Amino acid sequence: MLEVCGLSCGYGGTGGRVLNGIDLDVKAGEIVVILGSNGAGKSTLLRAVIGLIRPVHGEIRFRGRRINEESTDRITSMGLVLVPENRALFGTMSVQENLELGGYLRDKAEVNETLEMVYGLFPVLRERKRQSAATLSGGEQQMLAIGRALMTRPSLLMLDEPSLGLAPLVVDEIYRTLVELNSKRALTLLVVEQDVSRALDVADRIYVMENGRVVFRGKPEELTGTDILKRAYFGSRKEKRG
Ligand SMILES: Nc1ncnc2c1ncn2[C@@H]1O[C@H](COP(=O)(O)OP(=O)(O)OP(=O)(O)O)[C@@H](O)[C@H]1O
Repeated sequence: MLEVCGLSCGYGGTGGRVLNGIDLDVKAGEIVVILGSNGAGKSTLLRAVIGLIRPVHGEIRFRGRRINEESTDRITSMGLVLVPENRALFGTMSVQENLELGGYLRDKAEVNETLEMVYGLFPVLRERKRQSAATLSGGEQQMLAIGRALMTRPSLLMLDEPSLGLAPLVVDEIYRTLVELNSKRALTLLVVEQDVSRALDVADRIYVMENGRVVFRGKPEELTGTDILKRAYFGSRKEKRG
């Protein structure tokens, strides 16, 4: 479904290279999780896939089609959507208005049907539908960000650290919903996650990134017993201190 081949990119032209030759693929129906320490380049990878940063080298293909030069809007309309780390909600707008904005590419009937689906998945959003997004708790805001992405009816949903800063019970609820969407509604997921045990729990396959490169790809059980995670997390922290 998604193929990333030899992707290199960064910020501010070729001078600021962050990713160096990333190869990654996501097959339809999979849950793929990307792990790696702060600064490894995970968010940069998702931003490049969604068209917010242009590749310097390499190719990104979605459903067989090259999307390197496509706009984020176009990529979203093709069914590939990102829930960014900062959630990017419109704080002064209501929950329902935020959701309706997510459905701007759809006709009214489809928007209403998808709204019902989102409210079914996250009942607390229905209770708060007239409340402004800024007044929601962190967990509710994350649910709203996911709900808004679902309004576009994606086939591949990418999430950047959906558990960041949230209480474990809320994270449980969010992941329960994501796994249900994957199994019952055939939603393919590519998730950047800091919580290693959560990743090992839900992932069909895992990628570990370190300093802009992929240092491991495989099934969760292939990671256990290796020191890849220790190196990826603590190795780079040591480097940073030095
Ligand atoms: N907007 C930006 N402009 C310039 N450099 C950036 C920008 N965003 C990220 N970087 C740099 O790119 C590198 C990779 O950052 P990135 O956010 O992709 O890492 P990450 O693995 O997602 O880490 P985190 O978990 O902290 O989000 C870091 O060195 C970071 O400082």
